[in-house]
Amino acid sequence: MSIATTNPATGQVLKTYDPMSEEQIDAAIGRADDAFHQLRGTTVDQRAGWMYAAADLLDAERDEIARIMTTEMGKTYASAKAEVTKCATAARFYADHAAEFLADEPADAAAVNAGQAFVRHQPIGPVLAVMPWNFPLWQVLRFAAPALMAGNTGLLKHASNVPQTALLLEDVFRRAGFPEGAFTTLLVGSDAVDQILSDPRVRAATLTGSEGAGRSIAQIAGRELKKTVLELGGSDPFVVMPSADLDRAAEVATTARCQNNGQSCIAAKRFIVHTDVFDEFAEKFAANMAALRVGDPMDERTDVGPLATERGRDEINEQVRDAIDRGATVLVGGEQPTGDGWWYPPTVVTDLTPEMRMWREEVFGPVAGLYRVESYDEAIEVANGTSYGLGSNAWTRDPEEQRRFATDLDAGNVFINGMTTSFPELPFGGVKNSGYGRELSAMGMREFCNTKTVWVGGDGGGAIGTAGAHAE
Ligand SMILES: O=CCCCC(=O)O
Repeated sequence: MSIATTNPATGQVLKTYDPMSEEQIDAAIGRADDAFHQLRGTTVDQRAGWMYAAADLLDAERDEIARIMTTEMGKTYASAKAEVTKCATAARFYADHAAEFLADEPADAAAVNAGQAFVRHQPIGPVLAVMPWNFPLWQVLRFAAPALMAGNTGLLKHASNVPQTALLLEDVFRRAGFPEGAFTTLLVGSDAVDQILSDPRVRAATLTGSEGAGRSIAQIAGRELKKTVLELGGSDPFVVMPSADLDRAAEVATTARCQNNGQSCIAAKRFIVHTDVFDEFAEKFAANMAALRVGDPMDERTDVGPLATERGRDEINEQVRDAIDRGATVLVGGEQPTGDGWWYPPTVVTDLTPEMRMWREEVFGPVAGLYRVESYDEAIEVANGTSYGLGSNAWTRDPEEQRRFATDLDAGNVFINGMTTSFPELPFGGVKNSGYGRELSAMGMREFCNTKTVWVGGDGGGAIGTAGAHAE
């Protein structure tokens, strides 16, 4: 895939970029390594100053950044602006909390026959970030903010269809004051990832993307013995039980499915509804989906814009056609429009069976699968009956069921009576084929730190580590 900005609303190619040469990549890794040595000599307060400045730039330039994101991948302008604001908030969160997250943690010295013992969190070096186009700023920022605050440097290989967003983030960090090379966008195709990750100066990798991309990065990283964090796909369940507030559940279900034009790893995709409330929920949900306004993503009244890529649009059309051919029922939508741009209408499909692609595959567009179940146990069986385990949602006002869902749903995130989303304060990641490792919170920052045990014998010397005192 060439590196280009192509407007998904029209299919028009607006700007193309030449991929970097091997020599240019090598030089960029060298700058990231130099910047790492520089950053190690800075204090958390210095880095926080730059991170606050980056947050201020994001706020000040929000509308223009959002316009570029919408032009590159079709998300609505309103949601693009919200994404920029969320990035500024997360940047400030890490600037506020890095000293606390990186502080030495005292251990029980006597229990380990030491005069002193503690745990120190130190940066490891340049980290490669392979990121997707769906939240083109947020996915990168949630890696970059904790990484830079810890004293690591970032090398970004962004999706080939969002080069302008990738370059502007590099520019924001540079203008905010971070040293040259602290955060670099590499304009490269995925064929360059092996060279980059094999370079001894690159210490680790984080990837948000498809299961296939995750396997490929993990293979290279395994060969090179490098740490990875993988956030892959999801086929999130949205379970509705008889005690649920059905109006609210149907409203949130619509947002949960169609957010970001249906292209989110944590979008609810499989709606698993107890038979006692199935018909009522299905009617309300289908009505909400049918009422969504599809159109120009720059228009503030639009709910659903185009799909980001032609291939992505064709894929969901094929998944829906496959279900229909095998006997599924379409309640709303289901017809791919003709004309320019990569559009697909909000769609609800029911009567799904295991041999259909929609039953077992992630559907990355505004298409909901509706499943009828007879009991709590069957709801759990269908919800967990997927190779993925990223987010999950359960709707019930019964406290006992709430407790059981929190334990029984096999996913990295469980949201009860709400929609799965991410917060800087909470860890984010998955289980099973949705990946491993966690982003965000203190955990996300420490994924790319050396958690160093320091043990000092009891025969003299002063205290060298104190809780809260050290933050490199
Ligand atoms: O594709 C993954 C989407 C993550 C969105 C979020 O963090 O809210």
